[in-house]
Amino acid sequence: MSDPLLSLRAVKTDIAQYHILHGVDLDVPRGQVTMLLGRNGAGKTTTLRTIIGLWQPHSGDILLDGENIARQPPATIARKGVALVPEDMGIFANLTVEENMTLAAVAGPIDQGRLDWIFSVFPPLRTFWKNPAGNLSGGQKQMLSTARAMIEERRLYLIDEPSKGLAPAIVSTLARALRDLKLAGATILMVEQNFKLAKALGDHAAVMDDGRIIWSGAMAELASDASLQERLMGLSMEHA
Ligand SMILES: Nc1ncnc2c1ncn2[C@@H]1O[C@H](COP(=O)(O)OP(=O)(O)OP(=O)(O)O)[C@@H](O)[C@H]1O
Repeated sequence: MSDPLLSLRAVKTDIAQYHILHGVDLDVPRGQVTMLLGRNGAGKTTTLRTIIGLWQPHSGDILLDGENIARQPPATIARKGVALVPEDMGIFANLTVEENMTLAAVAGPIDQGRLDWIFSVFPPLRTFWKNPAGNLSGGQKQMLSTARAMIEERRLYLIDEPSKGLAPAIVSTLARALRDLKLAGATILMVEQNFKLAKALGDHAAVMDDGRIIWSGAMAELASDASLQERLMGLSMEHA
């Protein structure tokens, strides 16, 4: 792969006494969407958290545009333009939607053009702008969490299972927003168990098992090969 934005080289992460990542090698090409797939417990969330510094790898390199960011604190990595949409959404329930968005805009005041774009893809955020985020529905909270990452142009978006537990109509709304982000040229590394969404958005796929990348290649290649899916993930994308 030519000149990836992000490269992980032999990244090993322990959580307490447990070895979770056993040497992750992963390239994330710039301006494209890479799907991180794999069985439950394979280490996908741990990989995203390690990239942004919430877990410190005990060895290996994480190169962002050639700079080694491994073992830097999360705030430093975030300031370099890496945003995480966490699995548990990570919004401030007692703050309004507006306050949540204002805090997410770390480079300065919110850009009105960007906010208008966000309102067009996530209309409930305009409706509930002055309301506490804790009062939003589950789907609206996911919209807010995603919008907090989108409020500024980031170098890299890390998105952890955005469709988890959401109704199909909300998943479609999220899919449209993420497609917009992709069309704007964003570099995205995304964990997603909803294979329809993964197939629709992904350019590349990397499959994890037991703390390692066991396959990487074009999403279209994985999506068209049921026996490969079965071998790598123990299930087929058509029937998941
Ligand atoms: N805080 C923690 N303490 C101990 N073990 C943990 C912790 N967080 C994750 N693990 C373990 O690390 C392994 C990888 O978890 P991780 O959440 O990265 O997997 P995943 O591929 O994202 O799975 P899922 O799809 O279930 O979220 C699992 O065995 C999990 O039990």
